[in-house]
Amino acid sequence: MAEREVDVAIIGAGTAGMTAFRAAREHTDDVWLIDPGPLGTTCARVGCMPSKLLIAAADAAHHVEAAAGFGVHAGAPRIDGPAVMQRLRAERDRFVGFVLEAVQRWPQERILRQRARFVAPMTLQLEGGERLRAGRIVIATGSSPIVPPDWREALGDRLLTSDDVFEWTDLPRSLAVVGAGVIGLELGQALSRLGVKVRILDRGGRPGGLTDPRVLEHARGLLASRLPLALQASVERVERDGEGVRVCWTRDGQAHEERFDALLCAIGRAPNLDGLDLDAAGLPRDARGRLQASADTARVGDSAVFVAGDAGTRRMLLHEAADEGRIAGDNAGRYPDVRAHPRGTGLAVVFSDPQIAIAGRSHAELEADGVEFACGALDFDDQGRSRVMRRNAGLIRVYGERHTGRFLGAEMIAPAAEHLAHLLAWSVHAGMTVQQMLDAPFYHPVIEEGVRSALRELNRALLMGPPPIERCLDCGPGA
Ligand SMILES: Cc1cc2nc3c(=O)[nH]c(=O)nc-3n(C[C@H](O)[C@H](O)[C@H](O)COP(=O)(O)OP(=O)(O)OC[C@H]3O[C@@H](n4cnc5c(N)ncnc54)[C@H](O)[C@@H]3O)c2cc1C
Ligand SMILES: NC(=O)c1ccc[n+]([C@@H]2O[C@H](COP(=O)([O-])OP(=O)(O)OC[C@H]3O[C@@H](n4cnc5c(N)ncnc54)[C@H](O)[C@@H]3O)[C@@H](O)[C@H]2O)c1
Repeated sequence: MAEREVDVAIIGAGTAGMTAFRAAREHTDDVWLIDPGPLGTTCARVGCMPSKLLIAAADAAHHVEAAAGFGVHAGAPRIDGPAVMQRLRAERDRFVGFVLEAVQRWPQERILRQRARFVAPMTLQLEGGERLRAGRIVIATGSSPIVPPDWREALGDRLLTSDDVFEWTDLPRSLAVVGAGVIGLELGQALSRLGVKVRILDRGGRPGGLTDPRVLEHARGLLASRLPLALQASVERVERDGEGVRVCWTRDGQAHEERFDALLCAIGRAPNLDGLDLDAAGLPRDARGRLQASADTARVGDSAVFVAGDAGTRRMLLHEAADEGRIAGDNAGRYPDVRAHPRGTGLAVVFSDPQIAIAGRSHAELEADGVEFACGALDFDDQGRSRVMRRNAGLIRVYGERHTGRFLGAEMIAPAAEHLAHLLAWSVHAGMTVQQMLDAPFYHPVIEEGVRSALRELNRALLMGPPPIERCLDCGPGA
C-alpha cells in the first residue's frame, strides 16, 4: 500500500482547515489539505451567508408590513417564493465562488479530494487507498446537524435540516421547526415573515443561548409575542401523514397535534468525528467522545494533533473557526515549538428580530467563575432613537467587576444588537473600565445612548458613579 510521509496533514477544507493550511505553510511547504468536497465551506454554502440572505428577504417583507405603523401604506406584501429562493441561491453561489477561487490559487497537488480516517496514531487512510504518515495533523472536519434516528426513520425526506433549506426552489406552505436555538430562531422567524406557517418548538427555555435570567425572561415574552414559539414543549411523536408530517407535542400538561409540510430539525450540531476512527488515533477524549484541545494552542493533550473549528468543543462560530484554524495551523507548522495564542473576547449574535447577543463574558460564565460583579440594565421600551424607528423593544444588561470597575460583558435582546455587541466586546477586549466607556463620546440621538444609560446604572451599582439622573437631558429625550 502506498504510504507518503508528510510534514502536516489537515483534515477538512472548511474555514478552519483553510486558515490552518495558510498558517502552516508559513513554516513548511509540505502541508496537505484533505477534503472530499464539495469545497466552499459550511459558512458560505449552508451556514452564515445563505441564512442571512433568507433573513434579508424576510426583513424586506416585514418592513413593508411595518410601514403602516408610520402611516405609510404599501398594502400586504406578495411573497414570490421562487424569486426569494432564486436570489438566495444566486448570491450564495457567488459567495461560494469566492472561496473556491481562493482554493484554486493554492498548489493543487497539495489538495487531496478524499475522505480521511485514522488507521494508527499519526497515520491516515485516504479513500483512494493511499496512506499518509504525518508529522502533525490538524482535525478541522466541522459539524453536522443532530437528527434523532427514529425521526429520520419516521419522516424520511420530510425531515429537513439547515443543509436542505437553501436548496429549495420555492417556499413550503408550513413547517414545524424543532429547536429554538440560533438556527431555529433565525430560520423559523425568517420563514414565518415570508408567509410560511411556522411553529417553533423547544424543550428548553433558553432561546438563542441567553443565560442572564432577566434578559431571558424579557426575551421569552418578546419572542413569543412576535413568533409562533412554544418553549418547554416536548415533542412526543412525529409521523408521516401523506405528503406531510404530523407532530405531536405536550406543553404544560396539554397535548397538541398539528400537520405541516415538513419538519426542520434544529436541535443542535455535533462535531464530525464519527468517520475519523479516532480509536485508532490514540487520542484522549472526553466522556462524550469529543476531542479536548487546549484553547490557546489548539493541541490535543501532548500529541502532535491539533483541533480547530466546529470539530472542537468551543463555540461553533465562524470567527472562532478562523481563529482556531490559524492557531492550529501555526502550531502544526512550527511543532514542536508550540506557542500559546491569547483567545479573542467572546462575541455571539443571533440574527433574530430583535437580535440577541452576548458580548464578553456571559452572566452564566461570570457566575460559574465566581467573579464579583454588578449589573446595570436598560429597557429599550422608552429609548429615544429606538422609539423614533418603532424598534423600541428589548433589554440589555451590562456587567462590571466590583473593586476594579472593569467592564466584563453584556447580554441583550435589543435593536441593532449586532452593533452594540461589537462596541461592548471591543471595550472588554481593550480592558476598559465602565468609567472609561462613559467618558467616550456618544452621539445623539442613537441607540448607543441606551447602552450609556445601562453603563451609568452599572457604575452606580459598582459604587463608582453618581445615581443616574432620571430622564437626563444629555441622554437625549427618552434615552
Ligand atoms: C445555518 C447556519 C448558520 C450559521 N450562521 C452563522 C453566523 O451567522 N455567524 C457565525 O459566526 N457562524 C454561523 N454559523 C456557524 C459557522 O458556519 C461554523 O461555525 C463554521 O462554518 C465552521 O467552520 P469549520 O471550518 O469548522 O467547518 P466546515 O466549514 O464545515 O468545514 C469542515 C470540512 O471538513 C470536511 N470533512 C469532514 N469530514 C472529513 C473527513 N473525514 N475527511 C476529510 N474531510 C472531511 C467537510 O467536507 C468540510 O469541508 C452557522 C452555521 C449554520 C449551520
Ligand atoms: N448567528 C450565528 O452566529 C449562528 C447561526 C446559526 C448557527 N450557529 C451555530 O450553530 C450552532 C448550532 O445551532 P442550533 O440552533 O442547531 O443549536 P443550539 O444548540 O443553538 O440550539 C438547539 C436548541 O434545540 C433545543 N433542543 C434540543 N433537543 C431538542 C428536542 N429533542 N426537542 C426540542 N428542542 C430540542 C435546545 O433546547 C436548544 O434550544 C450554534 O450553537 C451556533 O454556534 C450560529
